[in-house]
Amino acid sequence: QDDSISLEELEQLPPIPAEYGTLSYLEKVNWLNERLNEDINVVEEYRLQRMLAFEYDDNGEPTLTNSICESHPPQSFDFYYRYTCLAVDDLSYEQRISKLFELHEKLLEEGWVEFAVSVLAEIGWMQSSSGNIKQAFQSFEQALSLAKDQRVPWLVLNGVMQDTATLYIMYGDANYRQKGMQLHKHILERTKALRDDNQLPPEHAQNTIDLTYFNLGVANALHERDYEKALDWLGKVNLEQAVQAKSALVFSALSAVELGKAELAANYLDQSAQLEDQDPVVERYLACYQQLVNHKLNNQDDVPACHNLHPDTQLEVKLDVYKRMSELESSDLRIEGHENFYQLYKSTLQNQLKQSSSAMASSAELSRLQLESELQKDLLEKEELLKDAERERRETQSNLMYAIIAIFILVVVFGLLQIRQKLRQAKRFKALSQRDSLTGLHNRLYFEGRIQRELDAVNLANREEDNKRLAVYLFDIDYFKKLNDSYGHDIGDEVLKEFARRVTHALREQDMLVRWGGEEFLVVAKVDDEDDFHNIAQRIHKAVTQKPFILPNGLELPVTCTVGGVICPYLTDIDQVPHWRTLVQLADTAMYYGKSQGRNRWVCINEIPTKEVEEKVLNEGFKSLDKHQGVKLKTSNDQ
Ligand SMILES: Nc1nc2c(ncn2[C@@H]2O[C@H](COP(=O)(O)OP(=O)(O)OP(=O)(O)O)[C@@H](O)[C@H]2O)c(=O)[nH]1
Repeated sequence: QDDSISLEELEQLPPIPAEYGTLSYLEKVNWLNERLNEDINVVEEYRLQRMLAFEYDDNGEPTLTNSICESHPPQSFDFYYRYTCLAVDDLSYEQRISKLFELHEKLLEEGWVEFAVSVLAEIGWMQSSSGNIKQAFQSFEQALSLAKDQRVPWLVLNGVMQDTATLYIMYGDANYRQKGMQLHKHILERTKALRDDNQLPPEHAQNTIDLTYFNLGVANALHERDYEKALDWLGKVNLEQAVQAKSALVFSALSAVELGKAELAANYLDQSAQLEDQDPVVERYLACYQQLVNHKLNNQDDVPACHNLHPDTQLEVKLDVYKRMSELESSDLRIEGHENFYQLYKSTLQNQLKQSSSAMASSAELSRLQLESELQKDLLEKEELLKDAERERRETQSNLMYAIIAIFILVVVFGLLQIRQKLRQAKRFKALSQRDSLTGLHNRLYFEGRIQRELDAVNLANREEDNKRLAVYLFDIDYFKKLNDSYGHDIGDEVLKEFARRVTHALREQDMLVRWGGEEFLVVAKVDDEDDFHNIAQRIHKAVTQKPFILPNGLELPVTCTVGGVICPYLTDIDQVPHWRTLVQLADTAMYYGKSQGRNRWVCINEIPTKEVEEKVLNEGFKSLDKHQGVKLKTSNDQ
């Protein structure tokens, strides 16, 4: 301020014509501009410009107001103009507060108490809106005591009391909330009394009364959560006239739904939908509350309007909305509520805690808020943990499924391996079961599994006139019992082993040698002719008898054996191949015949003339046969 113009100079100017007061806004602006275009001095210019600024300001034109404030800055004594210019100036929060304080001091100095109180209340409101609760309490309490001491007019005191009460309720602890509500009730009584005394215009009184009912309703709905009382107070708001009509209906719906009165809540909600609030910030948070009510009433999934409240939304509303969201069932909304609450606490409220906490009301509330916020943080963490746990559970489930699949595959694979193993084992057992453990030769089981195939091959060969024949030999060690008895069973075993080795070497690879049982052995061999047949018998016999057995203990034993053989086919009248049992039996008969003839020899049946003779041989052997009745035998002794 250059203070180039004095108050006196201004006061000496001719008065503004009375009809100016009757003009409309545009007419006033025109009138002022016309005067400004005339040839006028700087004092008059200043007076007209500040009047124009007031008009612009009254009609919500902050940019136009500000441009006048800049071209014609207020003189220091010009408090209203200073106040108006401060309001539209593009200042930081701190700058504005400090300028308002400066103005407040100046007003007090000059004895403008009413105005000083209003400016202090304005400071308090700004401080509270930006979260500087402790300072806001200071400003309001100072304003309140100043207003009471100085007996400022009711209108000013009323404004300060309303704001102070609201602040107590918004940020105070239980005691302060009660104090705030008492203040509201006091305002109510005083306003009614002044109205009844005709000291207040009825319309103004009604506005104040509606505002107070509303404030009491909100105090109970949002802060005390006493929804019965909230419904009572909100129900008194004049819905026809009050500017808070829509808010009152929405908060009534909220209170009703919280009380479980669904029908009443739906009714309030319907009514509120018919109205619109002038303030876009309020309109937006009311939409959020409507959705919160709907969420409870109709299980409406989301509350979209609550996700992005207007940035200028009052702190108390933001806090309340976030708290309500954090109490919803949907975990996403709950987490969002917790997060927003925590962020709000971090960004605005936490600073307050760092300031000194004297006996100010805010300290009690702030510690409550801090506690609440810490609780919320805990909750938030718990929710996160829950979500993590849920995620983990889902992962574990799928892992479990994979594990089950893996185990299933393993079981199947293991099962298959087991089966393979068993098959292999079975094969091994089979192989083992077809071997004689003492000599390592195949046993009778092996023979029985193979012989039919051999016979079939001979059968086929005969049909194709290939002249392939099969010889079967049965032979055993002579006087083996004696050997056992003389040298012991172990020596007997060694003899058997050596016997098996020798016979094996005497035979061809394709011949089948089996231990038939005890000290009896059997050979099946394919032969070309009778000579071949006899040769094999000879080779077996010779392998055993040609030199004595030398046993591991150095014992030398002469061992002999008797071999009986039969060639197949042996019947001259039919080509049919007999059963293997018949062949073995015939070989046995031949061997028995060899034994009876003195042992240590081989006897081969080359031919049997008829079936009958075969029958006889099988039943009675060769002894009873008169010259063998046509049976052709060949023995080693014949050579
Ligand atoms: N050491 C031993 N002896 C066996 C085995 N199997 C059978 N023997 C014996 O072999 C002997 C066979 O005796 P016999 O059937 O009378 O025949 P042998 O004394 O050889 O008389 P011939 O055959 O008529 O010359 C019996 O004493 C059996 O105990 C075996 O695996 N080991």
